[in-house]
Amino acid sequence: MFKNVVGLVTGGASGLGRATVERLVKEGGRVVLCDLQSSSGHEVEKELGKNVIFVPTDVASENDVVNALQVAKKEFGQLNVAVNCAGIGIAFKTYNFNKKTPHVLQDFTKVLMVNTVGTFNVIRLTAGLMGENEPNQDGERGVIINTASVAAFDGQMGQAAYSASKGAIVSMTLPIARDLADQGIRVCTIAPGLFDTPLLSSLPDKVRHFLEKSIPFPKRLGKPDEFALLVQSIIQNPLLNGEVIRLDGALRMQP
Ligand SMILES: NC(=O)C1=CN([C@@H]2O[C@H](COP(=O)(O)OP(=O)(O)OC[C@H]3O[C@@H](n4cnc5c(N)ncnc54)[C@H](O)[C@@H]3O)[C@@H](O)[C@H]2O)C=CC1
Ligand SMILES: C[C@]12CCC(=O)C=C1CC[C@@H]1[C@@H]2[C@@H](O)C[C@@]2(C)[C@H]1CC[C@]2(O)C(=O)C=O
Repeated sequence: MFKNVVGLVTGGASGLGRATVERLVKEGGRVVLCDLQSSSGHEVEKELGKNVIFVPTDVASENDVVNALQVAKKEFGQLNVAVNCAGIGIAFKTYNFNKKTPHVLQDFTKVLMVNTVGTFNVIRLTAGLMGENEPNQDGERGVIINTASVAAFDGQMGQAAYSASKGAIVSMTLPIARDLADQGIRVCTIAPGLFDTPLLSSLPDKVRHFLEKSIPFPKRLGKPDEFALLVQSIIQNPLLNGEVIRLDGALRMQP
């Protein structure tokens, strides 16, 4: 299915990103896996074989992303798909009235730096390399897929930074799709609900059951491969562009 597809997946060493790398490779694609040096990138690379190259990358660094793109070009000859999964979260209220302390400003900017600036950094640099591709019969040169969150729409208490960072990804999807349309590069964003990744699997069973019960249907955490399956569908469907798709079993987060 993805025999001639070369993908770049950020946050590819864990959770939703890792599932995406696995699916692209299973379908015949080759992948540059971008994640932090401290991640499990080397282990994943070893496990998945020669069609995956791990390139230690901080998504917020111009040099790191340029380097990852050079590896894609040198080793695989091109880049057709970029999937932005790298992300971090924190939980602090805007003002802690017990401790009489405001949200630390650097914590807020750090989350925006990784989630929003990092995503945009990858998009802007990737677009240049994709623009070099020969267009297919539909005039398409590439597909870029971002990861927001349902917290972009119904952010909970303590999620000002996280929701702002993901809301920005939602908001920039359409203008970037418009910016890149003339080159035949599509841009979509997935807004996941609650997925069974290391973040949630470390929660006590009681909390996980509570979270599962809050989802209308199916009443369970999403499987990372269900995220990867939507990535695959977006790549395959040439009409999907400029769209944000919630993947959440109809979940609406409570305050
Ligand atoms: N798991 C869930 O329920 C949901 C996750 N999301 C979003 O999906 C994305 C993936 O989440 P998970 O797989 O659950 O998380 P995860 O923590 O399992 O994976 C995130 C990966 O991003 C990497 N990363 C962090 N900062 C980075 C940086 N500066 N540069 C490069 N890589 C960096 C981490 O090393 C890690 O491998 C995140 O953007 C998250 O906000 C959104 C909604 C729900
Ligand atoms: C904060 C939550 C929900 C309450 C709880 O007991 C434990 C949690 C830790 C993981 C959080 C939970 C929820 O806010 C949704 C997110 C933020 C989750 C981590 C990823 C998450 O599913 C997401 O990004 C949703 O948009």
